[in-house]
Amino acid sequence: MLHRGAQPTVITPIKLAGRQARSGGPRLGPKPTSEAGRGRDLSQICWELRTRGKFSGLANGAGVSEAYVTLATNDGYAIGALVLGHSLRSNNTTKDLCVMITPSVSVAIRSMLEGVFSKVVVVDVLDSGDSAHLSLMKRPELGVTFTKLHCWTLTDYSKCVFLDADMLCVQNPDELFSHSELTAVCDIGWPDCFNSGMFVFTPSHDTYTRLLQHAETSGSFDGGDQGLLNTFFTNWQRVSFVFNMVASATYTYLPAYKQYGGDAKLVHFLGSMKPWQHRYDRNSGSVDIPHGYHHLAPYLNSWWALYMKLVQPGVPDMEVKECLQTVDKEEHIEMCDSIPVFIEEVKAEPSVHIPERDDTVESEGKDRDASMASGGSELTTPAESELQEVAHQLSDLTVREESLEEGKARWERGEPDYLGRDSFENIKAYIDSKLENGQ
Ligand SMILES: O=c1ccn([C@@H]2O[C@H](COP(=O)(O)OP(=O)(O)O[C@H]3O[C@H](CO)[C@@H](O)[C@H](O)[C@H]3O)[C@@H](O)[C@H]2O)c(=O)[nH]1
Ligand SMILES: [Mn+2]
Repeated sequence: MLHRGAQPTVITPIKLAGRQARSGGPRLGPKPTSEAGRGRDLSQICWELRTRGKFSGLANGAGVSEAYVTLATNDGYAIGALVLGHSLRSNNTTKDLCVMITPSVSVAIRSMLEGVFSKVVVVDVLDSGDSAHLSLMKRPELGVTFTKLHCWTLTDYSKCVFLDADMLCVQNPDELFSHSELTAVCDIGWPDCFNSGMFVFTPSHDTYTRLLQHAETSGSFDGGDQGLLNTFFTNWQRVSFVFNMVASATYTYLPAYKQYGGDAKLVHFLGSMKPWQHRYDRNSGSVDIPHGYHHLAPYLNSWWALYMKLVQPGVPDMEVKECLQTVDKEEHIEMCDSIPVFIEEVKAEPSVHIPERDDTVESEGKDRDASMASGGSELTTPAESELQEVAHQLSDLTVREESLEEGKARWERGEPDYLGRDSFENIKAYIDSKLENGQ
């Protein structure tokens, strides 16, 4: 990625999905490879994407636009971003969703990202003329770090919350936007530092430039963005751990998890093993939890449940599936040995809430026209219909009364209901009750 020489690669928009192209509106050109494309800056491109995108914060009439921003430099992290985006929408966020990607993300996955995110912005740190490139030449190890820093150039937004692509939203975290730059959560390794998986920031070209200068002069003490950002934003403000709950921490301090874990809003799969790298058994609907990862089981299962319902159906049969591991029942799956008992004493409540979609936002797009032209309902676009269908399936899962015996038998048949009675909330409630009883 860092060895393309002096190619005039710039931050470029991706081609919009066919729906927008068919709508008759002006089309964005292809990725600029000539001089013509070099003059366009990111804010201009974002403006174009916003005014033509499917979702738009401005369309809500707020006058200002706030967004969650994430980053993916390959298909694995892009799958993470898709699940994150769905989990935010499922929890009824009122904010825009923006994802920054690099050209190495496959075209098929880009198109899926367009279905979930208001803006898909292609960034390339190899821009031959800008300061990021100059700094990179001196400090090539900061490549991905610089890609993350591009979020400060999203100046169409008045305020943003950056989220790592390896995070999952389990409750609405929109209150984060009442905080100012830089707000974050303590790192679990060195709590004087903040963890850079989630931070509230204000896009600004000036801040971006100063960050690059800081990177060049001071570098990053850990080689990544966290080490850089912590020495730049020394007066950061702390918010609760529930806004960046590192999943592994639940294991190290179980009583605190018992006390506060139910308030978690954003779960972070920090570390080398990401959710999409775990093995998943399609038949049993459970994740193969490796030794040492059992405490992550409820979150991994929630992540995979969301992935299987809302993302996997759209993933094409292509190389991207290599970054996901699914297995058939015949293969040996080592289950978390304590999970099957959770089927007892659980309440039926979904862990994933499919929102009523905001018609005001949707009406900005031309999807409605396409839907009506094809005989669809006046009030639903194809995407909305799809979501409503999923919502129905989910509600079917949860309204059905099931006896304890039936639930147990279903589990033993290898058919856990991770979106219903075997959901994360219910599993956690079970853990809580056991802890309360001192078991
Ligand atoms: O090849 C990569 C690597 C990272 N990312 C993006 O950068 C984020 C950070 O990387 P990640 O693998 O999630 O790092 P963590 O395991 O979370 O480790 C910590 O250390 C990183 C480097 O300082 C910080 O970026 C993280 O926020 C911090 O939690 C990811 O979520 C992605 O959004 C990519 O797109 N491609
Ligand atoms: Mn992370």
